[in-house]
Amino acid sequence: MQEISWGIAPIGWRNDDIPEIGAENTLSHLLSDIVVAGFQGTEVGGFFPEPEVLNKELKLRNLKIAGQWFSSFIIRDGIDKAEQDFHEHCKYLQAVDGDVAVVSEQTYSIQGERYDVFKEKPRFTDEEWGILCTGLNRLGDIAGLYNLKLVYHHHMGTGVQTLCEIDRLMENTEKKVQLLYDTGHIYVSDGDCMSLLQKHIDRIGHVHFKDVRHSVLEQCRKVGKSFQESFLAGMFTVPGDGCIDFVEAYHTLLENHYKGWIVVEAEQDPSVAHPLEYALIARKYINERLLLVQD
Ligand SMILES: O=C1C[C@@H](O)[C@H](O)[C@@H](O)C1=O
Ligand SMILES: [Co+2]
Repeated sequence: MQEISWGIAPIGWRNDDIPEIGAENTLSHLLSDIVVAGFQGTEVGGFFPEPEVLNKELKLRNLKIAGQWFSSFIIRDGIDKAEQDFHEHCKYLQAVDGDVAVVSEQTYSIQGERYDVFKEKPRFTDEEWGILCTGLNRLGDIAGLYNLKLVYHHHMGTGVQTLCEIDRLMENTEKKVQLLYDTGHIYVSDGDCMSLLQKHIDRIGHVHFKDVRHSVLEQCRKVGKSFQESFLAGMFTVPGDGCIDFVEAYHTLLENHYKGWIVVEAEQDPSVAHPLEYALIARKYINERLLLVQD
């Protein structure tokens, strides 16, 4: 793998958490838009087909799969059940030649619920933290069997959201549990995305570049919107269109010899934010501000 591969997630076209939005966007449409926008790959969306069909569509466009989201319920269902489900997940990822298994613990998550995501996030007990970290170490071993990296996705509205919670997760898991650094989630949670990057740079195995519209964030916080209401209101956008300084984050990754994917990921309502238009905005920003490519 080259040092850094650039991808864009299907979430701007279709959203697994709200399947009705963007339902008209087919796999061919999405993949062809990704080629037009000049990205090298994507992540697996919930509507993606079986490996043989997907592999053919990817090959025709010279695209690659970076990884796929896995909702773990280690605390709710126990480690053995999570292991069984994770094996299936890894088999699929291996069959589509993916690199990372993106894990997010969804026990008590409110990311799909109508609660105020700014005030009502869950918190794990000490006992639950112990179960979660033990379970993640076990899933890390399983990922290794399939030649995959397990990367943990900190997420708004979950028990692993703030920098303090991420610190605890990193301290109590082994190196086989790496971290997915999502700029948008940590910015919305803590108002800063550099502290996490600097603190855990050695454990970062995957990156989501998600930008935030600060004024929309503040409005959503003020009225106590849920996670879904917030992104439908336009809280997230592509890099270069919001308030995050990706130059600083990108240089920190380079200075620390980060190798792997950087995936642009901006959930918006595709009927409001044209997915290809926003993919092109992201690519232009990456070329001009991060890669310093001249037209
Ligand atoms: O990586 C992600 C996957 C989505 O399912 C999630 O809700 C989104 O916010 C995200 O960052
Ligand atoms: Co993400």
